[in-house]
Amino acid sequence: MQIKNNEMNILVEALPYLSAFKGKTVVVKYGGNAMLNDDLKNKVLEDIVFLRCAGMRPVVVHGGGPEITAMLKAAGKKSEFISGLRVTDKETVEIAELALVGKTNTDLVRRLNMLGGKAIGLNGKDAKLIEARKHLADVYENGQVNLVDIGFVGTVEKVNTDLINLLLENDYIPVIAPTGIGPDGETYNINADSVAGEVAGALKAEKLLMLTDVRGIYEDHKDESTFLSTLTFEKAQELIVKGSIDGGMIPKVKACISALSGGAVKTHIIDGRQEHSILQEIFSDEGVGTEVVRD
Ligand SMILES: Nc1ncnc2c1ncn2[C@@H]1O[C@H](COP(=O)(O)OP(=O)(O)O)[C@@H](O)[C@H]1O
Ligand SMILES: CC(=O)N[C@@H](CCC(=O)OP(=O)(O)O)C(=O)O
Repeated sequence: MQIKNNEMNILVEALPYLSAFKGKTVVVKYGGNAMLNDDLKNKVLEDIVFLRCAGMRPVVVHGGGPEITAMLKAAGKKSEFISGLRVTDKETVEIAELALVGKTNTDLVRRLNMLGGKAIGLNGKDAKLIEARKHLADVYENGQVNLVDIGFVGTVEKVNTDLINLLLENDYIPVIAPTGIGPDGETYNINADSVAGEVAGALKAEKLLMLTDVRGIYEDHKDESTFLSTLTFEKAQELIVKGSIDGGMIPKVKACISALSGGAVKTHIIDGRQEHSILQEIFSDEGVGTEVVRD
């Protein structure tokens, strides 16, 4: 392959961004519906390998909700969600771990390595990477909030960043499955968006990029003309209470808020269905998607 003369400009135009982002940590949350198509999957992973080759420090946190649902179905189990979180009994947490760690994580690692990256798979139990405790779901009823036990679902207590930093310093791409280890060694199933937010905050990442299956946040998500290129904490809270941001978008917005509160510099919700959206976000002044910013 040869880069044509008229394409050289693109490389030169990227120069200021390459130099600004060299050595910077970029956490990419990849999952859900943006991960279902194989061709698109490779495009997303190419972008991640590109970042590493350009001297950035990408870290991948992945989901795999649809994969867990499919494996549960094959085992004759129904999936039930409360406040966007999977109700996770003992058998479900075992199947979720098989899907996330055994299937999705190894598949992403294999693909990244075939594309020239040095990817290494991790989950919350590796060197106690993600210490977790039981999470109780918030359920709103008649204006009151009730806390509901949904089984082996965890909240991140602590991210042990030493292992991640050790790998980044040695040019590896850490690929993290969203499981956690409890104080008694129990396994927790954790929402991947929350893990990404906590990891980005703990690493003080330059950017958290949350890939999803829409352009970004809409003030009214039935009306594309209400797309928001920036969203403050205050506005996010208002839209969540009003119900304009709902379902799977809530943990994404909350992850951005927790990342910024933890020390991450910038957070963006971008369209994972659009080819090379990661590169477009990093290598342009305008960016793509919705940036979540402090008030
Ligand atoms: N205000 C909003 N703006 C955009 N999307 C929203 C909004 N509120 C809810 N959504 C929904 O959130 C979905 C993304 O969440 P989810 O399906 O869990 O993501 P993923 O599968 O990418 O992890 C979108 O497809 C959209 O239907
Ligand atoms: C507690 C909880 O709900 N955990 C999620 C973990 C996977 C996930 O978050 O995957 P996506 O990013 O693909 O949605 C689940 O069981 O589906």
